[in-house]
Amino acid sequence: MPIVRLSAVSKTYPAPRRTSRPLTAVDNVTLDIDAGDIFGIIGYSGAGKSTLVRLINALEPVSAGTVEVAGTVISGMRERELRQVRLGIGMIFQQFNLFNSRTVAGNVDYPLQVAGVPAAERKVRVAEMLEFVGLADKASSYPDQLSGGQKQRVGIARALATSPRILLADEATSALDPETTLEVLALLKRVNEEFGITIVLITHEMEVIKSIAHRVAVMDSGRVIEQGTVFDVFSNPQTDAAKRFVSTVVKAVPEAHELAVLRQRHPGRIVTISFADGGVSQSAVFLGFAQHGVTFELVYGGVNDIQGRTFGHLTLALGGDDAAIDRALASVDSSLTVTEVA
Ligand SMILES: Nc1ncnc2c1ncn2[C@@H]1O[C@H](COP(=O)(O)OP(=O)(O)OP(=O)(O)O)[C@@H](O)[C@H]1O
Repeated sequence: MPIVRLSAVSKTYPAPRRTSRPLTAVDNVTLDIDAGDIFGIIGYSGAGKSTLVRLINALEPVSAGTVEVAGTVISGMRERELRQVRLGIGMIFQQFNLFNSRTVAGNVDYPLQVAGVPAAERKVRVAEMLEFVGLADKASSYPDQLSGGQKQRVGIARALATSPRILLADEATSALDPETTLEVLALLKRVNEEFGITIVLITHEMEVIKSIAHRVAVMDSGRVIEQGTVFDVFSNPQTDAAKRFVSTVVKAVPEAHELAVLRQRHPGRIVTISFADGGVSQSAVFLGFAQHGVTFELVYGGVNDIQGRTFGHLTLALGGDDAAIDRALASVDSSLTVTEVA
C-alpha cells in the first residue's frame, strides 16, 4: 500500500523575465512509495529532486496532477488542513537547519511546542529522542558546539519528535565526511527498521542509495526516467543516466581508456561475463573454460553485494587458440551475458 502516491505531477515556475520561458522543474511524475520503504531519489543538480520533496510535504502547490499522502489527496487542500498533514511528515536537510540560539534539547522540543504537547510529555519525548540518536549527554549544548554528524543527529531527533510516518531526507549526508555519512545512514536505517518510518532519501550520491535504500527512482530534467528495486537498477540499469550513476559505485565493463591500457597488457581476446544473483556460478563457467583448454586471467571488474544479493561483471583476458575460445564461450550458459569487449 503506497503511503505516498504521485499521479502525473508537474510543477512549473513562471518565467523569471518576460523574455524567458516558464521552467518545468517536475514534469509529469507518477510514483508510488510504499509504506515502510527507504525510497531513494537520485539525480544530478537541477533534476527536480528538491522540488519533488516540497510537493510531497505540500510546501508548494502542484501545477498539475495529484499528490496523495496516506490515502488522502493533499494537493489542493487548505493551509489549515495541510498543517495537520505536515505533522505526519518529518524532514532533515543538508545544512541541518537547527536553531543556533536553542540548545540541543530546545531544538528537539520545538516541533512538540508548536504541536501543543504539554510540557511534562515533551520533556519525556525529548529525552527519549536524544537517547535514540545517542546524544543524551549533549542536551544542554548548543548546535555550534557540535560536529556535523552530531548536528544531523539532532536534526533527526527533531524530525522524529512528533512521531511522523514519513521522513524526507534532502541531501542529508552531502555536507558530511564519508565516515560520518556512514554513521548517519546507519541511524536512518534504524529509524526505518525500529519505527517503521518510510524514508524518502534525496541524493546525488549512488553510494547512499546502495547502502540503505530498497527502491530507487532516477530523475533527469524533471522526469523520473527509471525506477525499480535497488538490486534491479544497479545490476541492470536501462537509461544512460542510470548507467552513469551506477558506474560510480559498480565496476562493470571497462571504459575505452581503461580498455586501451588492458589491451597493451593483454593482446589476446577479452570478454566481460555478467553474473546475476541465484544464476549460474562462476565456478561452472571457469570449469567450462578449463575443459576447453582455455586459460583466463581476471583483469577488471568485481562482485557487488546489494541487500544480501550479489551480481558482478568480470572481465577476463583469455588464452588459447581461437577455435577453443569460441567453443568455450559457446558453452557458457545462455542465462549469462557474455560480451566480447575487444
Ligand atoms: N522557487 C523556484 N523558482 C524558480 N525556479 C525554481 C525554484 N525552485 C527550483 N527551481 C528550478 O527548478 C529546477 C529543479 O530544481 P531542484 O532544486 O528541484 O533540483 P534538484 O535536483 O534538487 O537540484 P539540487 O540538488 O541542485 O537542489 C532548477 O532548474 C531550479 O533552478
